[in-house]
Amino acid sequence: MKISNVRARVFEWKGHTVAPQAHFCSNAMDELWDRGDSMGTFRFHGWTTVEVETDTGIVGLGNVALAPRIAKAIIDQYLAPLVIGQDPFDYEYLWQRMYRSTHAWGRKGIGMAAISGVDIAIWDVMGKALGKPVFKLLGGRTKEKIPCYASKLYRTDLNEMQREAQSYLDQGFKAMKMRFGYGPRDGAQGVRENLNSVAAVREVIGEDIDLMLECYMGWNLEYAKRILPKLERFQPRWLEEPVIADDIDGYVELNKLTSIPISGGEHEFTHYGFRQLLEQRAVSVVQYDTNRVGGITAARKINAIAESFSVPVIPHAGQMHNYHLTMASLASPMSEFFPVHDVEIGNELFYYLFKGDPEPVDGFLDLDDDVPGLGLELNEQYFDQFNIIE
Ligand SMILES: O=C(O)[C@H](O)[C@H](O)[C@@H](O)CO
Ligand SMILES: [Mg+2]
Repeated sequence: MKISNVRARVFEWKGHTVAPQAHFCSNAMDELWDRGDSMGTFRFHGWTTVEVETDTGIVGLGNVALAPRIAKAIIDQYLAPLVIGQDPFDYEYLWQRMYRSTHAWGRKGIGMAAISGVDIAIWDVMGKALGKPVFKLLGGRTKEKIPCYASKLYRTDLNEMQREAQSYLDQGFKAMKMRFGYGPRDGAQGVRENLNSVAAVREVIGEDIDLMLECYMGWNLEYAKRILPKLERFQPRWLEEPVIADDIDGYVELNKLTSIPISGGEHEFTHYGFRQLLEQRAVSVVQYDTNRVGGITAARKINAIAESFSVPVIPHAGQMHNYHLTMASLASPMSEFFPVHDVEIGNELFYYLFKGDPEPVDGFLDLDDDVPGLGLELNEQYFDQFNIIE
């Protein structure tokens, strides 16, 4: 079997989107004076699909959610020529070929995200060729079902957040993640707003539901050191991305500061990046996204490293390319799940682009032992809601 073609397409959403709101989600842009729609650059309203075709008629499906048009250009110009004509089962060699040939500019960021999309498609090819789900190629079923947490609760009116939290309880979720809306530029009043929002959600869900707190790189070390002790009383399961991804020393200091585990990794790349985070005890939860970090080939190596450090892996986003790794690793106790399909931040686009993603039941997801590959197809039903770039 040889790879005969690689087809990268960009899907840009032109359907309804939820209008941005101020203080919706703290983020890395908040430190800058031009407040505006600070989350604007962190909306995923476009996606790149990657179809790896073989000379035996198999088509593997991968995806990239960052900088879609750039990802497509990288795949078309640099990565496709490296894998066409090759045996997809030589996936380690092909990963190294893509990684090393683009090493000058592609070892992190959009270069590695593009490699991830091709790699995910190659694993889909292998599963389909063998008639096995990808997780059976990675270690098999380590869980009867995958526990998942509802991940939304962006900062809105506190009553609205309480209604939303209650709706996740009603759906059977045993864990949920909320977002902060304030950071260093909002002073003591912003600290109070942040504390009030956590208190409001805790009031609804009680003490027996896991609550995770998302900062999305929107704070800095000084602010985080001030507010973390005030958050301990809410006993969050973790506090996520308090500082920018390059402030690894900041992560290390915060991860030791209080009883609150610090999580991160959705903006880190390759097993080399995670070795650094783990050796420095920078994070207590690893949260790579397989469509960014280096695909399944890199993610499985990170799972092994994390397991040796006894640090759990709970990938960013959920979605099928992550679920297979979570199912196949004892180091991965649960998945993230985006419970709402209205296109807001854009994480939800996955549901319009692909079909096959499992729906949670009572806070659990399951994968099918008998569906080969990733179990995803393109959802042509919504193609008219996208501007498609071939
Ligand atoms: O952890 C997450 O789900 C990500 O940080 C979100 O995708 C991001 O949009 C901020 O909520
Ligand atoms: Mg996050």
